[in-house]
Amino acid sequence: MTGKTLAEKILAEKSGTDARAGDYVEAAVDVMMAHDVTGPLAFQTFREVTGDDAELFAPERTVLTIDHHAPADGVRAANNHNSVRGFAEEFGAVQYEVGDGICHQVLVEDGFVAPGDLVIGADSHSTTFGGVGAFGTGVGSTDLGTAFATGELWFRVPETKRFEVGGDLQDGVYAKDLILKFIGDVGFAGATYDAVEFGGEAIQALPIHERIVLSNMTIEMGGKAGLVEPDGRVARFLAAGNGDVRAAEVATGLGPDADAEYDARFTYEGSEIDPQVSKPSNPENAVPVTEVAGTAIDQLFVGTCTNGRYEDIKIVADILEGERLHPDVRMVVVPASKAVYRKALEAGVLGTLVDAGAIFQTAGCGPCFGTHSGVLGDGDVCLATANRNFPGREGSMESRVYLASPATVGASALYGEITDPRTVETRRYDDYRVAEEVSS
Ligand SMILES: CC(C)[C@H](C(=O)O)[C@@H](O)C(=O)O
Ligand code: SF4
Repeated sequence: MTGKTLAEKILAEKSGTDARAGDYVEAAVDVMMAHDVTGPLAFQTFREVTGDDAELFAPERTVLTIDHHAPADGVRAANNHNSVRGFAEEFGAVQYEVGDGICHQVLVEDGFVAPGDLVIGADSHSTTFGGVGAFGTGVGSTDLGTAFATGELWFRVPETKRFEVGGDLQDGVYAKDLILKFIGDVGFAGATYDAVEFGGEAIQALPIHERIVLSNMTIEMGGKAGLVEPDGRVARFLAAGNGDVRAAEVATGLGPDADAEYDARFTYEGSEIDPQVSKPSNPENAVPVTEVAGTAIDQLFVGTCTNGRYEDIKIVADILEGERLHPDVRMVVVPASKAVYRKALEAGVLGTLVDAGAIFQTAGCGPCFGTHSGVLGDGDVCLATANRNFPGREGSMESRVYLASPATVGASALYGEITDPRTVETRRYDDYRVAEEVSS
């Protein structure tokens, strides 16, 4: 018998079976998450399957956020918020409020997720949790509503595709560039229902906030989960900030077996990867930044569960320090969580950005999926640190969204056109201490 991939190991542990690719298993779920858009339908399913004796299987591991339309952008959103609040109160689920932040961010920050966990969320970017070595995956509201009651869900154990990056990355190249390149290479559906494993020297050298970017965008190649091999860095990250929620017992020994069977392997040399930009209107349209340099832009968007963390905002602020945005552009900055907001405030980053001409908004999803806080009009061109650029994603069907790293967005803000970040000074931030500052 050959060895196991990381995904097979986690699903084996959670299902108490051998769990090989292709097997169907019933697995115990560690954390269940829904938000203001997907929660209400999950609540309805939960009530239908439980009837009068309704009880959450694990209220302390059932987490609800209000982040997608936060603050409410209309009566419907406000009613959904109240539905989340009412459910949390009635059944004792953990609930986050408007302004606390994006579901994926707060779950990681507050230590709900550890290596080896199985996490399901009614949101497609629940693959994010692979950044700390968990099998995270998006599920529908009805699956989630059932799991709320049973603490279990069925899975087909996925095949695994492995991406390895050796050597060192160039200055100005970040995890965002790697994942855009991978998606560009395999295509938007290139890893459909596969687990994706990320490894190799250059990836193990990435700080946690960058590993999260790889896992977060795995869904943009169709991935079921996107796992970065957990190591001592994850252990230190969790030990620094999650004591309130869960003891920092971390499975640092968790990794794929050397003889694990992969569906495909892709290997890269870090120094050969250039900063990438995904052109409208699909994340798979990734090209080296040099191919689109000079493209005029109207709006810059810094935020989302992909690149709305403190370090991302700090990179942009460093580039804009003492400068002004190019007069032809506007910049919307939306921190991924309240902790990120506070850290940006305390570190002076918020002031730098406001002085440069940017606006800073309530922590949450912001204009990412086109409903509020900076949506685009007809003909607008946006360069965003986001994860999706489908037609109409950030507003008008006639707008166009390019995706890039925070460094590329910061450099482009200076010139009003897409700019290679290697032409300005950029830094890499290794620390990730926001978790200590979360008050909830
Ligand atoms: C609203 C929600 C269901 C959706 C998702 O699942 O991804 C959103 O977060 C998105 O990014 O498009
Ligand atoms: S920030 Fe964007 S991609 Fe992330 S959960 Fe919110 S809407 Fe979805």
